[in-house]
Amino acid sequence: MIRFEQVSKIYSGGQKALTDVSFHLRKGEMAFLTGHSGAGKSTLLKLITVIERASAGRVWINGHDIAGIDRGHVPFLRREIGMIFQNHHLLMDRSVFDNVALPLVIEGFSHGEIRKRVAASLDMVGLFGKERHNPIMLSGGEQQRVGIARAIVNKPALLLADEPTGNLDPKLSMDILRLFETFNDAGTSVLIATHDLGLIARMKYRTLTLKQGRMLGAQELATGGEPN
Ligand SMILES: Nc1ncnc2c1ncn2[C@@H]1O[C@H](COP(=O)(O)OP(=O)(O)OP(=O)(O)O)[C@@H](O)[C@H]1O
Repeated sequence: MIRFEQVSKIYSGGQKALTDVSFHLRKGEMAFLTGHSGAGKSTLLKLITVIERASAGRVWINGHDIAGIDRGHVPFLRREIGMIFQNHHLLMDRSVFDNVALPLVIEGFSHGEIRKRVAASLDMVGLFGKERHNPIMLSGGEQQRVGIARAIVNKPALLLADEPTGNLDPKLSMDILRLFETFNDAGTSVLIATHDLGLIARMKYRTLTLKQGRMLGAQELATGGEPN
């Protein structure tokens, strides 16, 4: 689902963020991405979503080689990816329904389909019945769930989360992780960037660790076959 081969990223100011990073997240796998502040976690996620581009090396997402992907194809790639942020980037003056519906509105889905899919997503994250609320009326944990519902509403093959539990207490953090597990059980690949080593220790998933832009430990590289 995600394959990096000797990927480096140097920002235009000369800041080295990633050096020779290679790893493979298989289809249907869930894993953590960890490392100290500045280790390169957000940069790695930005390369996957083509917010930034690699300076060297190759990146495949769901079988697409995205090294030279042109601008016109980026929105198609992003449809396959659900992105969850620490501060969830919700529109506070719009309803929960409008926030979750946004990706479908952009894609031009019919009203009927939007209603159906938003209801299903809110149900999955335990927010059924809160469509008409504004996010400001919800708790931090509920707001994070709205962000998750928005990320899954167009049924992406891959979920990326950047510090999704950063503002939540341990109980709520665990609830959010369990939610990711249910999506993973349904076949979605999940990569979660987090500082929260306590949370990682309580789960059984593979951990990819970045240190000063380099990937530590067992790096899994392709030994033949089609990248997926
Ligand atoms: N747009 C940018 N321009 C220049 N340098 C950048 C940019 N974004 C990140 N960096 C640098 O790249 C390195 C990696 O940053 P990145 O944000 O990927 O780390 P991180 O592991 O996500 O950190 P944190 O956990 O604090 O969010 C840092 O040295 C950072 O200062």
